[in-house]
Amino acid sequence: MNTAANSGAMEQQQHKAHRTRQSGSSAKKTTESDRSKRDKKKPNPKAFGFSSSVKAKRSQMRASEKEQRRLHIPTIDRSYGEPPPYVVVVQGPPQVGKSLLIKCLIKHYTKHKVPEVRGPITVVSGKKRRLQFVECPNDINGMIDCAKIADLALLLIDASHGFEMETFEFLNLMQNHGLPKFMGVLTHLDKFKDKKKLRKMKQHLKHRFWTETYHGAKLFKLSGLIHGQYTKTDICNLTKFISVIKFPSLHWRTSHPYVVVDRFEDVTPPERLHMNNKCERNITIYGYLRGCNLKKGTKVHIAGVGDYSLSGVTGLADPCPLPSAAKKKGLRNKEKLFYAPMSGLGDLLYDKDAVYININDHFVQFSNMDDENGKSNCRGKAQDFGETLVKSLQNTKYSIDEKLEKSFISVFSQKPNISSDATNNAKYMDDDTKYTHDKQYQTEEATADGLSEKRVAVEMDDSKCSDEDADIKRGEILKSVSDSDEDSFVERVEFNDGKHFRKAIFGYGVDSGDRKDSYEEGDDDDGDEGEDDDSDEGEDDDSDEGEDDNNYNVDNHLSSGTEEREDNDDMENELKLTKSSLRRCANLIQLVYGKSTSTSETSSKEVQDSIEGEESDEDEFFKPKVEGNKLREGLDSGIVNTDDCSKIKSYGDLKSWKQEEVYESIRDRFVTGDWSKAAQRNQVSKGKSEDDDSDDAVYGDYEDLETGEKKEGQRKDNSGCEGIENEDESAVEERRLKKLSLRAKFDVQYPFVLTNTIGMHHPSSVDSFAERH
Ligand SMILES: Nc1nc2c(ncn2[C@@H]2O[C@H](COP(=O)(O)OP(=O)(O)OP(=O)(O)O)[C@@H](O)[C@H]2O)c(=O)[nH]1
Repeated sequence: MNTAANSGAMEQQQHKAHRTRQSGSSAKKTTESDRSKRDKKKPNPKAFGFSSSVKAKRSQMRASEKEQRRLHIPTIDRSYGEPPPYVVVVQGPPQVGKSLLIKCLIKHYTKHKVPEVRGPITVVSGKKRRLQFVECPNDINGMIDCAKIADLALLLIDASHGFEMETFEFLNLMQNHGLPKFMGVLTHLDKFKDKKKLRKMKQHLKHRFWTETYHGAKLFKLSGLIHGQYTKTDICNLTKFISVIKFPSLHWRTSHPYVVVDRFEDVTPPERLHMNNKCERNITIYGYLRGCNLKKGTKVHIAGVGDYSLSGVTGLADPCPLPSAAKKKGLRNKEKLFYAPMSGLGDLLYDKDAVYININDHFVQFSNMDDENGKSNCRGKAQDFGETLVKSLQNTKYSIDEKLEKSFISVFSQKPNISSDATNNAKYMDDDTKYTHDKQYQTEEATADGLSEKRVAVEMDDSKCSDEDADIKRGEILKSVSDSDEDSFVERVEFNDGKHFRKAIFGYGVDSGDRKDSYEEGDDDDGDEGEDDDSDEGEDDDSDEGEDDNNYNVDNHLSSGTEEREDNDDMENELKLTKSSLRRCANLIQLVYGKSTSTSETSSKEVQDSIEGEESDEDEFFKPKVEGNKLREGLDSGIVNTDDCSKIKSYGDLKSWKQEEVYESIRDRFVTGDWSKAAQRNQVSKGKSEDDDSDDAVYGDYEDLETGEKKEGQRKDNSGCEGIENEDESAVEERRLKKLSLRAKFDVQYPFVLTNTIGMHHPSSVDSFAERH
């Protein structure tokens, strides 16, 4: 019974109907009944009527405005296929964070880190959108180029500095090129510690930006850095803003073809380059073609290079294609492509004429083995040549640049200290270049020679000059200078590797502590100066020491220069000057003729010895010797022909060749002259210069060689110059004729010998030679 009753109740029960769909595809599926219901339901006619005339006018105006806004000139869409990537230019003043923002955006889109931002970087940012990021250079030409190609410009503004000129310049340039879309991005907001100040600054910057652009222009804020990167939330929000921007097509751009080059290669045949390094090159440039079509032979302008004609255009496969039109939402990881050939991203790096393949370090690392281990591992096998090379590279401590910096050029294969000494001395002697700053020179001379007053003055001037020059050079980056006094504290802001260095500098660029130390060192050194004078040649040219010495010498003489000047008298200075000049002569001989020139070495030694002796003795004794003997010793040692010796000659002793007498005196010494007269004149002059022993010695030897047996007799004759002058003319004539006959006879026998002899010997010697035969 019960069951029957129950079944009857269930039959009567009515199920509640499903709610009708208001949206979605099923909502569109309307049934017949629904449609009839809707038709019956008529809108309330009073609901949309005008209650007031003002309201009616306003609504009409709005409607017409909307209609007007929709209307635009129809544009011809010449593009076909996939649209090229949109160019996003990141622009801003230096150090604002352009590279960092691009890196963070790339990281967000592709999950890859870009080591360095170079050239355009293309990424797939959505199903139907690709973006090409370009960092705008900070020069006007770069800004113009970027303003021409930008579809979107991110104007980075350093909030801690406020607006800078670059932003306004770029805005202006963009206005002149059709004003693409742009967005302001504030960075360095984390530098504001006070929240109130931060808010005020944001407001101020926003309104300033609006004044410059238009009311309501977007100004994005990057709150700060975490682990040296912009926060993920900031970057994510920024990418959302970028993704919704609609890029209007600018008329000029759509009607002109243009390519943003993301890679180029020099494809000039190597033989042509080998033949002529400056030949016309063939360059292949790669990039997405925008605007309209480009064909062969079109004249193109390459920004910053010039106008050229295209020799060919080829369509290539897209290096960064859009994802396939799958129905899936968002991008798969595989589809998150990027293309950055110039940034060295990925495993390939395209250079001008080469492609580099990056291989991770751990694949190519050679273990640095000890020699013993290496031997044991080799097990008799000869080491591969390439492997040895790589290992030798591993062992190098310093790079070539560093080595070059430390090295110095030695022209001759002599001891390094000799060459350096010579160069230093040469520098010292050259009056015109006496202000040349030479650390080695200062070191050696300061430690060994003792500082003469003249030299001290030179060094002081030198140091001052160099520091002042350096300051002038750094003028552009000198930000705050408290006082111009020497002792005042100077703050200098330096930019190095993109970082600010605030240096505290005292006086002439030397720390006060250093200076204090230097005084002490300087005193010690002064004490040593007199004790070992010879140590200069033995000591090494340690560059570090040189620098220290340089500093303390300068400072020392800045502080106690007057005292030293009192101590050193003029005599001592002259002696030291002479000493250095003579040593210079000796060293030059060593340089030119090598060690084999024993005479020069001995002479230089003698000179040094003599000077050391001189220093120990009283001053007066050496004063005349400096003037007189200096030259003579140079002559004796055979170094009169060296260039620098001419500088120490006393020019007063030289004959004036403008005087007729003087040049008449040598007229007969030439081939065209009368040699017999010259011989006589020579003898006369020899007789006159008899009183000078050294000259006599030189010419005496010469005569001995030529005259042979007549040496003594001639000497006797020569000793009395009057004897020759008073000689009977007939006897002379007779002798001359005799000589001529002898010469003619000799000519017949040995013509070639005589000509050679004429070239080699003095006329008088020819006569005597003829006599002998
Ligand atoms: N505190 C702070 N530092 C930032 C911010 N943005 C960038 N930096 C730092 O500023 C420095 C310069 O950043 P870059 O990305 O090299 O700047 P840039 O504009 O590319 O520099 P240039 O290419 O030389 O013009 C880096 O050390 C960044 O870490 C920021 O919002 N806050």
